[in-house]
Amino acid sequence: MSLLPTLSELVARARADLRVGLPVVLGEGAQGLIALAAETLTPARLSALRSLPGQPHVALTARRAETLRARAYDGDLARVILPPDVDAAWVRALADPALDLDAPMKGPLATAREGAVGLHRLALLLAKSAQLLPAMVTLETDDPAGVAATLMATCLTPEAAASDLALHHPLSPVAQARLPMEAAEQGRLHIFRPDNGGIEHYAIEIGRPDRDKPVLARLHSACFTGDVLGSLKCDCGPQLHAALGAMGQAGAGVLLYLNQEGRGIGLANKMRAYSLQDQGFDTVEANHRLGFEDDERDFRIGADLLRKMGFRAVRLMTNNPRKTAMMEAEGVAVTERVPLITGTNRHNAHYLSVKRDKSGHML
Ligand SMILES: Nc1nc2c(ncn2[C@@H]2O[C@H](COP(=O)(O)OP(=O)(O)OP(=O)(O)O)[C@@H](O)[C@H]2O)c(=O)[nH]1
Ligand SMILES: [Zn+2]
Repeated sequence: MSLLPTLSELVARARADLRVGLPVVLGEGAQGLIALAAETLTPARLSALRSLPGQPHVALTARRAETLRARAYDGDLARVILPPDVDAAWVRALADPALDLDAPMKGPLATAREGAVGLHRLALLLAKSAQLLPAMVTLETDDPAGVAATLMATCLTPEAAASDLALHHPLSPVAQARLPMEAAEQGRLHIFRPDNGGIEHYAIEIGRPDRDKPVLARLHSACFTGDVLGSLKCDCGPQLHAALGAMGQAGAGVLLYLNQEGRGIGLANKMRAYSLQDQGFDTVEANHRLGFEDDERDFRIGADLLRKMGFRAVRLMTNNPRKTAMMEAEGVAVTERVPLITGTNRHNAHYLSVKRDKSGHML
Protein backbone atom coordinates (compact mmCIF):
# COMPACT_ATOMS: atom_id res chain seq x y z
CA MET A 1 0.00 0.00 0.00
CA SER A 2 1.26 3.43 -0.85
CA LEU A 3 -0.02 6.95 -0.43
CA LEU A 4 0.98 7.64 -4.04
CA PRO A 5 -1.90 7.89 -6.53
CA THR A 6 -2.82 4.84 -8.59
CA LEU A 7 -3.30 5.17 -12.33
CA SER A 8 -7.11 5.43 -11.96
CA GLU A 9 -6.62 8.18 -9.41
CA LEU A 10 -4.27 10.03 -11.74
CA VAL A 11 -6.86 9.79 -14.53
CA ALA A 12 -9.51 11.17 -12.14
CA ARG A 13 -7.15 14.00 -11.24
CA ALA A 14 -6.42 14.70 -14.91
CA ARG A 15 -10.15 15.04 -15.57
CA ALA A 16 -10.50 17.59 -12.77
CA ASP A 17 -7.38 19.46 -13.99
CA LEU A 18 -8.82 19.84 -17.49
CA ARG A 19 -12.11 21.13 -16.14
CA VAL A 20 -10.31 23.92 -14.23
CA GLY A 21 -8.17 24.80 -17.26
CA LEU A 22 -4.89 23.15 -16.25
CA PRO A 23 -2.71 21.19 -18.67
CA VAL A 24 -2.26 17.43 -18.48
CA VAL A 25 0.85 15.71 -19.82
CA LEU A 26 0.47 12.44 -21.72
CA GLY A 27 3.41 10.24 -22.61
CA GLU A 28 6.51 8.50 -21.42
CA GLY A 29 10.16 8.31 -22.41
CA ALA A 30 10.87 10.76 -25.21
CA GLN A 31 7.33 11.02 -26.65
CA GLY A 32 4.85 13.25 -24.95
CA LEU A 33 2.07 15.77 -25.31
CA ILE A 34 1.01 18.76 -23.24
CA ALA A 35 -2.79 19.01 -23.53
CA LEU A 36 -5.33 21.64 -22.45
CA ALA A 37 -9.08 21.53 -23.00
CA ALA A 38 -10.20 24.07 -25.62
CA GLU A 39 -13.35 24.77 -23.59
CA THR A 40 -11.42 26.00 -20.52
CA LEU A 41 -8.46 27.58 -22.33
CA THR A 42 -7.63 31.11 -21.14
CA PRO A 43 -5.66 33.72 -23.16
CA ALA A 44 -2.89 33.59 -20.52
CA ARG A 45 -2.53 29.81 -20.77
CA LEU A 46 -2.53 29.94 -24.58
CA SER A 47 0.32 32.47 -24.61
CA ALA A 48 2.22 30.42 -22.02
CA LEU A 49 1.87 27.37 -24.28
CA ARG A 50 3.09 29.41 -27.26
CA SER A 51 6.19 30.49 -25.33
CA LEU A 52 7.35 26.85 -25.35
CA PRO A 53 9.21 25.48 -28.39
CA GLY A 54 7.15 23.62 -31.00
CA GLN A 55 3.95 23.94 -33.04
CA PRO A 56 0.66 23.80 -31.09
CA HIS A 57 -2.32 21.96 -32.58
CA VAL A 58 -6.01 21.74 -31.83
CA ALA A 59 -7.17 18.11 -31.81
CA LEU A 60 -10.79 17.57 -32.89
CA THR A 61 -12.88 14.47 -33.48
CA ALA A 62 -13.50 13.64 -37.14
CA ARG A 63 -17.20 14.44 -36.47
CA ARG A 64 -16.39 18.03 -35.60
CA ALA A 65 -13.73 18.28 -38.32
CA GLU A 66 -16.34 17.35 -40.92
CA THR A 67 -18.48 20.38 -40.03
CA LEU A 68 -15.40 22.61 -40.15
CA ARG A 69 -14.28 21.05 -43.44
CA ALA A 70 -10.90 20.21 -41.91
CA ARG A 71 -9.17 17.12 -43.35
CA ALA A 72 -9.00 14.30 -40.80
CA TYR A 73 -5.81 12.52 -41.91
CA ASP A 74 -5.90 10.33 -38.80
CA GLY A 75 -9.31 8.69 -39.41
CA ASP A 76 -11.27 9.43 -36.26
CA LEU A 77 -9.52 12.70 -35.43
CA ALA A 78 -7.99 15.78 -37.01
CA ARG A 79 -5.15 17.96 -35.74
CA VAL A 80 -5.59 21.57 -36.81
CA ILE A 81 -2.28 23.48 -37.01
CA LEU A 82 -2.78 26.50 -34.75
CA PRO A 83 -2.14 29.65 -36.81
CA PRO A 84 0.25 32.09 -35.08
CA ASP A 85 -2.16 35.03 -35.07
CA VAL A 86 -5.30 33.50 -33.52
CA ASP A 87 -6.51 33.94 -29.95
CA ALA A 88 -8.22 31.76 -27.33
CA ALA A 89 -11.66 32.81 -28.62
CA TRP A 90 -10.74 31.40 -32.04
CA VAL A 91 -9.77 28.09 -30.45
CA ARG A 92 -13.04 28.05 -28.58
CA ALA A 93 -15.01 28.69 -31.73
CA LEU A 94 -13.25 25.71 -33.28
CA ALA A 95 -14.53 23.56 -30.43
CA ASP A 96 -17.99 25.05 -29.94
CA PRO A 97 -20.51 25.02 -32.80
CA ALA A 98 -22.65 27.72 -31.18
CA LEU A 99 -20.99 30.30 -33.40
CA ASP A 100 -20.81 28.24 -36.60
CA LEU A 101 -23.63 30.09 -38.30
CA ASP A 102 -23.02 33.61 -36.91
CA ALA A 103 -19.27 33.64 -37.41
CA PRO A 104 -18.32 30.87 -39.79
CA MET A 105 -14.71 29.71 -39.50
CA LYS A 106 -12.47 31.37 -42.02
CA GLY A 107 -10.82 28.43 -43.69
CA PRO A 108 -9.20 26.56 -44.99
CA LEU A 109 -7.93 24.93 -41.82
CA ALA A 110 -4.55 23.22 -42.27
CA THR A 111 -4.29 19.87 -40.52
CA ALA A 112 -1.28 17.75 -39.57
CA ARG A 113 -0.41 14.40 -41.14
CA GLU A 114 2.29 12.91 -38.93
CA GLY A 115 3.17 12.88 -35.27
CA ALA A 116 1.77 11.61 -32.00
CA VAL A 117 -1.69 10.54 -33.19
CA GLY A 118 -2.26 8.04 -30.36
CA LEU A 119 -1.57 10.66 -27.71
CA HIS A 120 -3.98 13.08 -29.38
CA ARG A 121 -6.66 10.37 -29.46
CA LEU A 122 -6.14 9.82 -25.76
CA ALA A 123 -6.39 13.57 -25.10
CA LEU A 124 -9.82 13.63 -26.80
CA LEU A 125 -10.99 10.62 -24.80
CA LEU A 126 -10.00 12.45 -21.62
CA ALA A 127 -11.96 15.56 -22.67
CA LYS A 128 -15.06 13.44 -23.30
CA SER A 129 -14.71 11.65 -20.01
CA ALA A 130 -14.52 15.06 -18.30
CA GLN A 131 -17.81 15.96 -20.10
CA LEU A 132 -16.04 18.82 -21.86
CA LEU A 133 -16.27 19.60 -25.58
CA PRO A 134 -14.04 17.09 -27.37
CA ALA A 135 -11.36 19.54 -28.50
CA MET A 136 -7.86 19.80 -27.06
CA VAL A 137 -5.01 22.26 -27.55
CA THR A 138 -1.76 20.32 -27.66
CA LEU A 139 2.00 20.67 -27.91
CA GLU A 140 4.37 17.76 -28.44
CA THR A 141 7.33 17.40 -26.10
CA ASP A 142 10.32 15.05 -25.98
CA ASP A 143 10.50 15.17 -22.18
CA PRO A 144 7.01 14.50 -20.79
CA ALA A 145 8.17 13.62 -17.26
CA GLY A 146 10.37 16.72 -17.01
CA VAL A 147 7.68 19.05 -18.42
CA ALA A 148 5.05 17.56 -16.09
CA ALA A 149 7.33 18.15 -13.10
CA THR A 150 8.00 21.75 -14.14
CA LEU A 151 4.31 22.49 -14.74
CA MET A 152 3.19 20.50 -11.64
CA ALA A 153 0.90 18.72 -14.11
CA THR A 154 -0.57 15.24 -13.89
CA CYS A 155 1.44 12.92 -16.14
CA LEU A 156 -0.25 9.84 -17.62
CA THR A 157 1.40 6.93 -19.37
CA PRO A 158 -0.63 6.42 -22.53
CA GLU A 159 -1.39 2.70 -22.76
CA ALA A 160 -2.32 2.42 -19.11
CA ALA A 161 -4.47 5.57 -19.23
CA ALA A 162 -6.26 4.39 -22.40
CA SER A 163 -7.12 1.06 -20.82
CA ASP A 164 -8.32 2.76 -17.64
CA LEU A 165 -10.61 5.04 -19.68
CA ALA A 166 -12.07 2.04 -21.53
CA LEU A 167 -12.62 0.10 -18.32
CA HIS A 168 -15.93 -0.25 -16.57
CA HIS A 169 -15.18 0.89 -13.02
CA PRO A 170 -17.09 -1.39 -10.66
CA LEU A 171 -19.70 0.24 -8.46
CA SER A 172 -20.06 -0.33 -4.73
CA PRO A 173 -23.07 0.31 -2.52
CA VAL A 174 -22.65 3.46 -0.41
CA ALA A 175 -25.98 3.95 1.38
CA GLN A 176 -29.63 2.94 1.17
CA ALA A 177 -32.85 3.89 2.88
CA ARG A 178 -36.59 3.42 2.71
CA LEU A 179 -38.31 5.88 0.36
CA PRO A 180 -42.08 5.87 0.10
CA MET A 181 -43.09 7.39 -3.24
CA GLU A 182 -46.32 8.44 -4.90
CA ALA A 183 -45.98 5.58 -7.36
CA ALA A 184 -45.04 2.99 -4.77
CA GLU A 185 -45.06 3.26 -1.01
CA GLN A 186 -42.71 0.30 -0.61
CA GLY A 187 -39.68 2.01 -2.13
CA ARG A 188 -36.00 1.92 -1.28
CA LEU A 189 -33.25 4.11 -2.75
CA HIS A 190 -29.74 2.67 -3.09
CA ILE A 191 -26.69 4.81 -3.92
CA PHE A 192 -23.71 3.28 -5.76
CA ARG A 193 -20.28 4.80 -6.32
CA PRO A 194 -17.57 3.75 -8.80
CA ASP A 195 -14.07 2.92 -7.52
CA ASN A 196 -12.49 5.79 -9.50
CA GLY A 197 -14.38 8.63 -7.79
CA GLY A 198 -16.56 9.05 -10.89
CA ILE A 199 -20.27 9.77 -11.11
CA GLU A 200 -22.64 7.99 -8.68
CA HIS A 201 -25.68 6.06 -9.92
CA TYR A 202 -28.89 5.10 -8.13
CA ALA A 203 -31.21 2.12 -7.91
CA ILE A 204 -34.84 2.43 -6.83
CA GLU A 205 -36.08 -0.89 -5.56
CA ILE A 206 -39.81 -1.33 -5.32
CA GLY A 207 -41.24 -3.97 -3.02
CA ARG A 208 -39.02 -6.97 -2.35
CA PRO A 209 -38.47 -8.52 -5.78
CA ASP A 210 -37.69 -12.24 -5.79
CA ARG A 211 -34.03 -12.62 -6.83
CA ASP A 212 -34.76 -16.02 -8.39
CA LYS A 213 -37.27 -14.68 -10.91
CA PRO A 214 -36.88 -12.15 -13.75
CA VAL A 215 -37.49 -8.70 -12.25
CA LEU A 216 -39.44 -5.91 -13.94
CA ALA A 217 -36.57 -3.48 -14.62
CA ARG A 218 -35.89 -0.13 -16.25
CA LEU A 219 -32.58 1.55 -17.11
CA HIS A 220 -33.37 5.23 -17.01
CA SER A 221 -30.76 7.76 -18.15
CA ALA A 222 -30.83 11.06 -16.27
CA CYS A 223 -32.65 13.87 -18.04
CA PHE A 224 -32.80 16.97 -15.85
CA THR A 225 -34.98 18.77 -18.38
CA GLY A 226 -37.48 15.92 -18.76
CA ASP A 227 -37.41 14.33 -15.30
CA VAL A 228 -37.43 17.51 -13.20
CA LEU A 229 -38.69 20.31 -15.43
CA GLY A 230 -41.28 18.33 -17.37
CA SER A 231 -39.72 19.26 -20.71
CA LEU A 232 -41.85 18.43 -23.75
CA LYS A 233 -38.82 18.04 -26.01
CA CYS A 234 -38.34 14.37 -25.06
CA ASP A 235 -40.30 11.52 -23.48
CA CYS A 236 -38.10 10.95 -20.41
CA GLY A 237 -40.36 12.39 -17.70
CA PRO A 238 -43.46 10.39 -18.70
CA GLN A 239 -41.29 7.25 -19.17
CA LEU A 240 -39.83 7.64 -15.68
CA HIS A 241 -43.23 8.02 -14.08
CA ALA A 242 -44.84 5.26 -16.16
CA ALA A 243 -42.07 2.82 -15.23
CA LEU A 244 -42.31 3.60 -11.52
CA GLY A 245 -46.10 3.39 -11.78
CA ALA A 246 -45.97 -0.04 -13.43
CA MET A 247 -43.60 -1.31 -10.76
CA GLY A 248 -45.83 0.13 -8.03
CA GLN A 249 -48.83 -1.64 -9.57
CA ALA A 250 -46.95 -4.92 -9.87
CA GLY A 251 -45.67 -4.50 -6.31
CA ALA A 252 -42.09 -5.21 -7.37
CA GLY A 253 -39.42 -3.86 -9.68
CA VAL A 254 -36.12 -2.05 -9.96
CA LEU A 255 -35.45 1.24 -11.72
CA LEU A 256 -31.84 2.16 -12.25
CA TYR A 257 -31.35 5.91 -12.44
CA LEU A 258 -28.10 6.26 -14.35
CA ASN A 259 -26.46 9.68 -14.25
CA GLN A 260 -25.67 9.70 -17.95
CA GLU A 261 -27.33 13.01 -18.73
CA GLY A 262 -27.72 13.80 -22.41
CA ARG A 263 -26.84 10.25 -23.54
CA GLY A 264 -23.55 10.60 -21.70
CA ILE A 265 -22.40 14.06 -22.88
CA GLY A 266 -23.51 15.99 -19.77
CA LEU A 267 -26.11 18.69 -19.33
CA ALA A 268 -23.97 21.58 -20.61
CA ASN A 269 -23.28 19.76 -23.86
CA LYS A 270 -26.92 18.65 -24.11
CA MET A 271 -27.97 22.30 -23.94
CA ARG A 272 -25.43 23.05 -26.69
CA ALA A 273 -27.12 20.29 -28.68
CA TYR A 274 -30.57 21.79 -27.98
CA SER A 275 -29.35 25.14 -29.24
CA LEU A 276 -28.24 23.45 -32.48
CA GLN A 277 -31.63 21.75 -32.68
CA ASP A 278 -33.21 25.22 -32.55
CA GLN A 279 -31.13 25.98 -35.66
CA GLY A 280 -32.70 23.02 -37.45
CA PHE A 281 -30.38 20.07 -36.80
CA ASP A 282 -31.86 16.83 -35.45
CA THR A 283 -30.75 15.16 -32.21
CA VAL A 284 -28.16 12.94 -33.94
CA GLU A 285 -26.76 15.68 -36.20
CA ALA A 286 -26.46 18.03 -33.21
CA ASN A 287 -24.32 15.50 -31.30
CA HIS A 288 -22.10 15.07 -34.35
CA ARG A 289 -21.60 18.79 -34.87
CA LEU A 290 -20.44 19.02 -31.26
CA GLY A 291 -17.91 16.28 -31.96
CA PHE A 292 -19.70 13.46 -30.13
CA GLU A 293 -21.09 10.13 -31.30
CA ASP A 294 -24.91 9.68 -31.30
CA ASP A 295 -24.81 7.94 -27.95
CA GLU A 296 -21.85 8.08 -25.56
CA ARG A 297 -23.47 6.04 -22.75
CA ASP A 298 -21.86 3.00 -21.17
CA PHE A 299 -24.68 0.53 -20.46
CA ARG A 300 -22.34 -1.89 -18.66
CA ILE A 301 -23.15 0.12 -15.53
CA GLY A 302 -26.75 -1.13 -15.55
CA ALA A 303 -25.80 -4.80 -15.75
CA ASP A 304 -23.22 -4.34 -12.99
CA LEU A 305 -25.79 -2.74 -10.67
CA LEU A 306 -28.39 -5.43 -11.30
CA ARG A 307 -25.88 -8.19 -10.58
CA LYS A 308 -24.68 -6.40 -7.42
CA MET A 309 -28.30 -6.33 -6.24
CA GLY A 310 -28.61 -10.07 -6.84
CA PHE A 311 -30.65 -10.05 -10.07
CA ARG A 312 -29.75 -12.40 -12.91
CA ALA A 313 -32.74 -11.97 -15.23
CA VAL A 314 -34.96 -9.03 -16.17
CA ARG A 315 -38.18 -8.13 -17.91
CA LEU A 316 -36.72 -4.96 -19.38
CA MET A 317 -38.88 -1.90 -19.99
CA THR A 318 -37.32 -0.28 -23.06
CA ASN A 319 -37.69 0.48 -26.75
CA ASN A 320 -33.92 0.62 -27.26
CA PRO A 321 -32.43 -2.57 -28.75
CA ARG A 322 -28.91 -1.53 -27.62
CA LYS A 323 -30.02 -1.88 -24.00
CA THR A 324 -31.31 -5.43 -24.39
CA ALA A 325 -28.22 -6.46 -26.40
CA MET A 326 -25.88 -5.05 -23.76
CA MET A 327 -27.70 -6.79 -20.91
CA GLU A 328 -27.40 -10.15 -22.63
CA ALA A 329 -23.74 -9.47 -23.48
CA GLU A 330 -23.03 -8.67 -19.84
CA GLY A 331 -24.68 -11.86 -18.62
CA VAL A 332 -28.06 -10.54 -17.45
CA ALA A 333 -30.81 -12.48 -19.22
CA VAL A 334 -33.63 -10.46 -20.80
CA THR A 335 -36.62 -12.83 -20.65
CA GLU A 336 -38.98 -10.21 -22.05
CA ARG A 337 -38.84 -6.72 -23.55
CA VAL A 338 -41.66 -4.61 -22.18
CA PRO A 339 -42.36 -1.64 -24.51
CA LEU A 340 -42.53 1.75 -22.80
CA ILE A 341 -44.27 4.11 -25.18
CA THR A 342 -45.67 7.24 -23.61
CA GLY A 343 -45.38 11.00 -23.53
CA THR A 344 -45.70 11.76 -27.24
CA ASN A 345 -46.58 15.38 -27.99
CA ARG A 346 -46.19 17.89 -30.82
CA HIS A 347 -42.81 19.14 -29.50
CA ASN A 348 -41.14 15.72 -29.42
CA ALA A 349 -42.78 13.98 -32.40
CA HIS A 350 -39.82 14.76 -34.67
CA TYR A 351 -37.28 13.77 -31.97
CA LEU A 352 -39.02 10.41 -31.51
CA SER A 353 -39.15 9.78 -35.25
CA VAL A 354 -35.39 10.44 -35.51
CA LYS A 355 -34.80 7.94 -32.68
CA ARG A 356 -36.85 5.39 -34.60
CA ASP A 357 -35.24 6.05 -37.99
CA LYS A 358 -31.62 6.73 -37.04
CA SER A 359 -31.14 5.00 -33.67
CA GLY A 360 -33.27 1.92 -34.27
CA HIS A 361 -35.70 2.52 -31.40
CA MET A 362 -38.81 0.36 -31.59
CA LEU A 363 -41.40 3.11 -31.50
N1 LIG B 1 -27.49 14.47 -26.49
C1 LIG B 1 -28.82 14.49 -26.35
N2 LIG B 1 -29.37 13.79 -25.34
C2 LIG B 1 -30.71 13.78 -25.23
C3 LIG B 1 -31.53 14.52 -26.09
N3 LIG B 1 -32.82 14.32 -25.71
C4 LIG B 1 -32.78 13.49 -24.65
N4 LIG B 1 -31.52 13.17 -24.34
C5 LIG B 1 -31.00 12.25 -23.34
O1 LIG B 1 -31.30 10.94 -23.78
C6 LIG B 1 -31.35 10.08 -22.67
C7 LIG B 1 -32.62 9.26 -22.78
O2 LIG B 1 -32.43 8.39 -23.83
P1 LIG B 1 -33.54 7.92 -24.83
O3 LIG B 1 -32.83 7.68 -26.12
O4 LIG B 1 -34.72 8.83 -24.77
O5 LIG B 1 -34.07 6.61 -24.31
P2 LIG B 1 -33.31 5.33 -24.08
O6 LIG B 1 -33.12 5.42 -22.62
O7 LIG B 1 -32.10 5.16 -24.92
O8 LIG B 1 -34.30 4.20 -24.60
P3 LIG B 1 -35.65 3.73 -23.95
O9 LIG B 1 -35.26 2.69 -22.94
O10 LIG B 1 -36.40 3.12 -25.06
O11 LIG B 1 -36.33 4.91 -23.37
C8 LIG B 1 -31.30 10.96 -21.44
O12 LIG B 1 -29.97 10.90 -20.92
C9 LIG B 1 -31.59 12.34 -21.97
O13 LIG B 1 -30.96 13.37 -21.22
C10 LIG B 1 -30.92 15.24 -27.15
O14 LIG B 1 -31.56 15.87 -27.98
N5 LIG B 1 -29.56 15.20 -27.22
ZN1 LIG C 1 -35.25 13.67 -21.79
